[in-house]
Amino acid sequence: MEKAPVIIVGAGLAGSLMAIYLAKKGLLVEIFESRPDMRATEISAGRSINLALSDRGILALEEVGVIDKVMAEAVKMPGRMLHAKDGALKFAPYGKDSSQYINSISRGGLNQLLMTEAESYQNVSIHFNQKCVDVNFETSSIIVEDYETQQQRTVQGCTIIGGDGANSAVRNAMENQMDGYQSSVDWLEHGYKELSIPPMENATFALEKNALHIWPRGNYMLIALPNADGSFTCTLFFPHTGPVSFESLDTPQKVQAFFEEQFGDAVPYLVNLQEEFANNPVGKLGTLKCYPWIHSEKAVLIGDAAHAVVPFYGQGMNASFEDCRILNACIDEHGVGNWSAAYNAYQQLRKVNGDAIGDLAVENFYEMRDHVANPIFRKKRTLEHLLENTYEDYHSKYSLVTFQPQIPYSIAKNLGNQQDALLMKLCKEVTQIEDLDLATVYAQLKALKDELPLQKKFMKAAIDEAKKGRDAGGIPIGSVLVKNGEIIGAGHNQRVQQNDPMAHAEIDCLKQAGRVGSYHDMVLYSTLMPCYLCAGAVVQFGIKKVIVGENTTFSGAEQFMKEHGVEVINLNNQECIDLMTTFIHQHPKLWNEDIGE
Ligand SMILES: NC(=O)C1=CN([C@@H]2O[C@H](COP(=O)(O)OP(=O)(O)OC[C@H]3O[C@@H](n4cnc5c(N)ncnc54)[C@H](OP(=O)(O)O)[C@@H]3O)[C@@H](O)[C@H]2O)C=CC1
Ligand SMILES: Nc1ccccc1C(=O)C[C@H](N)C(=O)O
Repeated sequence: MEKAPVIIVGAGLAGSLMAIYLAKKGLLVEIFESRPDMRATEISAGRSINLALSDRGILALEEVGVIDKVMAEAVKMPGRMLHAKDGALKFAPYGKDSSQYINSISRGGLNQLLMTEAESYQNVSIHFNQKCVDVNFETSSIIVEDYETQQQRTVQGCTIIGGDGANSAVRNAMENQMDGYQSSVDWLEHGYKELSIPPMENATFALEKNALHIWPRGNYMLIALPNADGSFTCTLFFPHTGPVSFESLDTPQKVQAFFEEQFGDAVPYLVNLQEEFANNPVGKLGTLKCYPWIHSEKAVLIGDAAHAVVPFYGQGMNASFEDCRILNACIDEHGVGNWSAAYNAYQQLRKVNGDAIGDLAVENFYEMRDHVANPIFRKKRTLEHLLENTYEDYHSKYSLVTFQPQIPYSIAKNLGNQQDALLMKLCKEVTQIEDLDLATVYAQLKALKDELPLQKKFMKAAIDEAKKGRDAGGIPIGSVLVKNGEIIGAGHNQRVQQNDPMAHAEIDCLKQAGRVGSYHDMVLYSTLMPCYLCAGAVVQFGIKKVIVGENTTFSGAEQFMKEHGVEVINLNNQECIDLMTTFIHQHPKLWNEDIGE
């Protein structure tokens, strides 16, 4: 057993849950948290969006045995309550029936519960007002600064877990100390402001209790999530600047007029609107992606430190809890102390899924603020409910993400988006869903699902091609051409080997396939998003479907292909990302030459 403690930086949701998992193994755990203890100090209100706990988070909370305590504080939300401008209400269920729901819960309450639970283990201690300011990966130690005395000291651990949120000091230290570290933040042009609806008399609810309320208004929206005490936490998601924005609502009169016009039925209940609008800060919303998430056996990132996401899928906490569950399983599999193997396994399993939920969350913003009010989208949701209630093994994209924790986010994203594209197309073609033959629709959906293992197999063949190129000193990009479930051509980038600037992987693959007649029913696989040269060939030859391993290291000509009617599917394959990341790091000049930079 390790003598030095496992250091966890951050006692947020992820850090506290991870501490419980490790405490159960008998490990000594020391948590360092920059904030004061929120159970003893009033925390600043006004900047916390309510959480929606769903099956992935529940699975982890069940595993550590705290689910009953958590659920006692939660309010069930089996669907969205959509508020039209004229006050008309429409309830849209999330799942196939009321047995599928998400749970509204306050961040502060849940965090306090998890901290108390962690501290109930003798081997866990939380040190508050202790901010991590740097990490020494060589010695597995951190430097912490005391908030009151501003004194710094070094704390020695056996390994370090960064659960310190979106502005993680552990991640910053990795970025400063590791060569080629990648991290990016995509900021939305929207920000958010918290508002509230207090309880009515006798703690009753001003609006329907069991729903997530949305006032979708195209480019922006107001939402309200219920709390157990009868209140609602509301959040306005709104552009920072522009003609209708936080910047433009610069007087109490403008705020009042805007709310009355757009959210008229909510105004009587938003009793502190003026005060809250003036005093609550505007929060920023961004998606953070970074790589690697680990530093050998010395450190690992969990939760927002690894993948801060925008809140629109209600999955940020669920994803963070899933990180803890999977990291715990990896530690069990490789044995306590074998941190390097456990961290590597965790990163392999989680990185693509962290990225996928980041993308899904942005997509759900458009759905919530806009699509939910669109008649074709509503028709599609009705069709999905019909399918879910008729066929046990069909799950809508929303269900895949929210209610199917055994399906990784990356697969939920890939399959869910393909299902959505098909169903939207079918719903556009008919005036009412009764005009569709349900069995035929189901068969088409099933074919999409059955294709997933084949996609994996063909991508593996493309990766094998990429490795051939790498092993011959070339650029590790591979491609295969598939017709009727058979590979009819395979190739890899040979630019270096053949001293030929045109010998990109997809071109090599098409050449190897030879003259094959019409390409209309063929699928081109590539380990990397095609560049304009290869995308040009795709469009020129009329290839209708392209499946890529990744677009993280190179964004390529995805939009160009889509604009020309090509279906582009990104598998977010970690092995493909690793191949290119290593190559670009080792041979930056060679790569820049390939893409003409
Ligand atoms: N509903 C909401 O408004 C929010 C929800 N969440 C949810 O929680 C999920 C999991 O979050 P999690 O990953 O735990 O992150 P959190 O932000 O919840 O927790 C991280 C904790 O670490 C603290 N911290 C930050 N930097 C340091 C440092 N250098 N040294 C010591 N402590 C530090 C943070 O304090 P501080 O906060 O002061 O930086 C915070 O208390 C998210 O995915 C999201 O869904 C997270 C944040 C907001
Ligand atoms: N908790 C949230 C906070 C902010 C914005 C959205 C949520 C959601 O949970 C959205 C829900 N999953 C939905 O799709 O309707």
